[in-house]
Amino acid sequence: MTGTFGARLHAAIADRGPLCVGIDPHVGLLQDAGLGDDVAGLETFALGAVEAVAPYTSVIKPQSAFYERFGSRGIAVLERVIAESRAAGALVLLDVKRGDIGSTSQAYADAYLDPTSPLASDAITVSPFLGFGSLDPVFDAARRHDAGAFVLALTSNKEGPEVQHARVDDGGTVAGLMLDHLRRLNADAEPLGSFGAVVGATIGSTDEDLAFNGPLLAPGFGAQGGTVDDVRRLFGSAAAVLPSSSREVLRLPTAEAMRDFVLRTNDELRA
Ligand SMILES: O=C(O)c1cc(=O)[nH]c(=O)n1[C@@H]1O[C@H](COP(=O)(O)O)[C@@H](O)[C@H]1O
Repeated sequence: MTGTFGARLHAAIADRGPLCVGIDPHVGLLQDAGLGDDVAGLETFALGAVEAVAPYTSVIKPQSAFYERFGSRGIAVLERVIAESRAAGALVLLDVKRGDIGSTSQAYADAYLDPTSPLASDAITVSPFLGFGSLDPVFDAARRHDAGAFVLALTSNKEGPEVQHARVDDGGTVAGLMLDHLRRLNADAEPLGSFGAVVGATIGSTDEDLAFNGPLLAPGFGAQGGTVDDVRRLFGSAAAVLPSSSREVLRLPTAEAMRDFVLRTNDELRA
């Protein structure tokens, strides 16, 4: 696939459907699968899940922490998860939620978005708590390498509103300010911008304007309670929505069950 991340994502959703599958090898999932809480268990579980779902899924989202906890050998597994997901035709959104002063954001951009890096991915998740502009090196690298970034805006966890609903100078919210910045970044992109927002499928309702020309990642779909109806109700006006589910898929007992879940859920989301 060629073109900007937004264009590739647009094509992938049209081809395979919008469901994003998280490859998050929780210790409990390894245990339930009869595997050890060690690198061998991690590798068997994570690569098995990739093999089961990546050929049918538009976006695969490995959460880095589940690999980092095994040190360099866990990161080596993450490298294979990224490579094998892409080889199966999926886009990889590496969930690392990074954010720092600009000069360090540049190093994160080099680590995850430069195609010569061993962890190079199609897109990453970023946290704007140091100010939206501190992420400019990530956005610049994304433009240079046809990659993307998803900025946390209205997260799926119950603690998020303390920060995200706080009021800023113009009377809007922090989340609204992040969405405005993203609207500006994606303004002239066709058919879809490469800079997304994270808006949980669990937030119930929102007064924020979710209509912008970039993708929305909607985690919390499944295990955290978000449903197909929530996605329809919350995101009716959005350009492209990626409901994202990790545990609900990964706890299924067989590769066939995981694959069928992905195909069925994509049908429901498209209906
Ligand atoms: O950026 C994310 O992916 C994310 C943002 C958010 O607001 N909430 C959220 O749950 N996530 C991630 O989405 C995944 C949710 O996993 P499940 O609850 O098992 O589907 C985890 O990898 C979380 O770290």
